[in-house]
Amino acid sequence: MKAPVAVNGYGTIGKRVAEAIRQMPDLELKGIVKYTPDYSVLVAYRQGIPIYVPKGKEGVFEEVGVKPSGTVDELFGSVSLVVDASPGGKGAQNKRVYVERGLSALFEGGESPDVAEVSFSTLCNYRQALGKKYIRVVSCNTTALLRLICLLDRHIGVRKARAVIVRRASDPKEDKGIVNTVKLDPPSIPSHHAIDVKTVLPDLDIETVALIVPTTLMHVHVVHIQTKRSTSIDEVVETLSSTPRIVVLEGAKIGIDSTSKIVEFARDLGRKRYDIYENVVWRDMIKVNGDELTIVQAVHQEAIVIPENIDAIRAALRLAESAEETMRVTDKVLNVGLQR
Ligand SMILES: NC(=O)C1=CN([C@@H]2O[C@H](COP(=O)(O)OP(=O)(O)OC[C@H]3O[C@@H](n4cnc5c(N)ncnc54)[C@H](O)[C@@H]3O)[C@@H](O)[C@H]2O)C=CC1
Ligand SMILES: O=C(OP(=O)(O)O)[C@H](O)COP(=O)(O)O
Repeated sequence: MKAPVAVNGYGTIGKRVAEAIRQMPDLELKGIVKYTPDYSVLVAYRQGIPIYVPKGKEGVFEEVGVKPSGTVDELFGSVSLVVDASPGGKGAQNKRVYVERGLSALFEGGESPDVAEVSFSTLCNYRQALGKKYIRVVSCNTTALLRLICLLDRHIGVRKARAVIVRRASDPKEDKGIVNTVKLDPPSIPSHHAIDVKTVLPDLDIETVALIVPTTLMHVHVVHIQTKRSTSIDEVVETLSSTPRIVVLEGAKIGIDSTSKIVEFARDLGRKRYDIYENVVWRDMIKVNGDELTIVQAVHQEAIVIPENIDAIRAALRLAESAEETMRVTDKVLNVGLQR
């Protein structure tokens, strides 16, 4: 039997998580919650996704041609877990309902860490999340940093990490953002990313600085790591390539030297919405000097946390006992790492 799951908050992250759930052999998307009828609910309805709305709001949806499958109460009565992908801070408010109903819930990176029992990264602490009722999947930049750091730590050893995070200003669908400036985010050190990494790796020595630039496509990280022993570029590439969640691109050889070209590459490969689930590391931008390692990676903010959301559902519901077990399924179904 498939595990019944709902998605509450159908925006950038929620719609992608919902689509991924629908593809998984062990999960069933019972429905999504919508509060107001907009273009995204019309598309979801046409795709056959069951739409649940607050009691009394059915008529507003019917006016735009969407027949709800039932009320939010009915949906929550039929699932084991809710993925809460509402805007940052709203998940904590929604949690009251999940607690009252005894439902497990996933929260996203915009929530404060204390909303959940554990902050989650598949490659770092999958087992810690096993059977937990409330799990927070850390944000996009933190997910990418943690994948890199935990993998390098397991194979080579990480003494400390420093990162400059060049953040996209807004998502492509948004009509807001900066136009002609580079903004300190925040104007102090560390940015919230180091603090967030420490919710998963409390003992790590890490500092981060973040800047916002006028782009919507991807974030870019310049990461300096001191390893516990001397390493080499070949060993670093081999380590990073051991997971499909990180792709090492021979950028210079194939002419990919910008986020716009990565996006075009993903579009040419037929990735839906150009979603890039992987950390994209430039092979030519890896530099090693004894125990000093520099890596530059690009992060597609809209997509990178989707595999981790699926893994976190499996951890909460104990559908897979190890990171390897869940990743085998998630990565194959979502084609993470461009296996096919
Ligand atoms: N957009 C991004 O690049 C990433 C976002 N996140 C995190 O994911 C979460 C969701 O962010 P986005 O998908 O970008 O937001 P979004 O604004 O695109 O989508 C949020 C959706 O929730 C709905 N909503 C509003 N109030 C609600 C409530 N009280 N209960 C349920 N739904 C409600 C909105 O109508 C909207 O459809 C946040 O915690 C964010 O920090 C994490 C990684 C990347
Ligand atoms: O999780 C994200 O960024 P973060 O890792 O910098 O917190 C997403 O890109 C959301 O960022 P936003 O808070 O600018 O919408």
